[in-house]
Amino acid sequence: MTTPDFPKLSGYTLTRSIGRGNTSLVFLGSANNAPERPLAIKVPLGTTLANRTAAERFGNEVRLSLQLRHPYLVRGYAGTPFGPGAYLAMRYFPAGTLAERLEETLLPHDAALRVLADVASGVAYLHHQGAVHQDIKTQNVYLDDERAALGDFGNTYFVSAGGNVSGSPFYMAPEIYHGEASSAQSDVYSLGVLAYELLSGMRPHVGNSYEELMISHLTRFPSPVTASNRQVPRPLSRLIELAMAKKPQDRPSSAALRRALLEALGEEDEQIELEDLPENASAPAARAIMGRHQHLPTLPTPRDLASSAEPDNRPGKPEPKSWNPFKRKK
Ligand SMILES: Nc1ncnc2c1ncn2[C@@H]1O[C@H](COP(=O)(O)OP(=O)(O)OP(=O)(O)O)[C@@H](O)[C@H]1O
Repeated sequence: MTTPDFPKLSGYTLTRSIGRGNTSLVFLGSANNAPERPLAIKVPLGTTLANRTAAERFGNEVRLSLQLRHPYLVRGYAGTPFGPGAYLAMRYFPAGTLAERLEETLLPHDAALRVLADVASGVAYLHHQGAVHQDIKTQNVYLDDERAALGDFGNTYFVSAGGNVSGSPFYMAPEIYHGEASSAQSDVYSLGVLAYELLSGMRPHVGNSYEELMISHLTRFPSPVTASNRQVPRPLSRLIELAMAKKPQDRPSSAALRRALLEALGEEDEQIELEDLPENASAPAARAIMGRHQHLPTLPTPRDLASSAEPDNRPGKPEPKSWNPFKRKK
């Protein structure tokens, strides 16, 4: 039974509150016709719906969460982007966010590399689709069994369609502070900051105000990650340094960062060919090599949740034999 204080959402039961952001409330719940599958259900605040920009951002998150298919991007299962019944039902991450985890303890070295490789993998997939995330930070990385997925696509846009520039001051690239357009390379900068933070245990740029942070990002060069963590291989340390280059054109690609992180983990770079690209993706090529995804033609309903024969493709779970939407590149 739905608790009286909780929002009424037809087709779902909300069991408890698991989070509150600036624009939404998040509940643990399930679809009534698939009660065994826990879901994180995000419902916008009234103030979000009343504000056009905030409402559009929520709608953007719903649409992209349902559209993007990658094991290291938070997956949306069903939702309504706009209006009083707006919501997003998505994969539930019992371990919460990376930010919450870091409040308790630092990640051991290999766990940090694993989380970074997963996030870089999700970002490289986004970039290959022609999208820019714009808000890579510990608060938007979700954890499950030491694997990670990047979420919160409210500010994500496809380069072909354009979008408003945004970001979070600790992770924001110099060009954004300058008021210039964001790009995949500004995501790479944020990824570099995240990598530095996880591997060294320190933020590369700190400050007590927006201005102090801006000055640091624009003028200071943090010491290499290897200075505080000798376990980090030099080539990776150098790449992280380059990812935080002041000029976007001096930064490596997200795919190069992903490769270096996998190499540091002693793992082979899995070259996977994608056969179906999401409908609205402005992908530059018909084939990608970034990860697994599945085509999703329309917004699913709670009914679809119950009837869907979709496999559990959570990271670390073995793939069912009957489902193999990708081929390995020879
Ligand atoms: N899929 C999920 N699984 C588990 N917990 C989640 C999930 N999504 C969100 N949460 C929890 O809910 C909190 C609020 O979510 P989130 O930060 O996305 O809210 P928001 O209002 O959309 O964000 P913002 O403050 O950027 O507007 C998160 O910090 C996290 O603790």
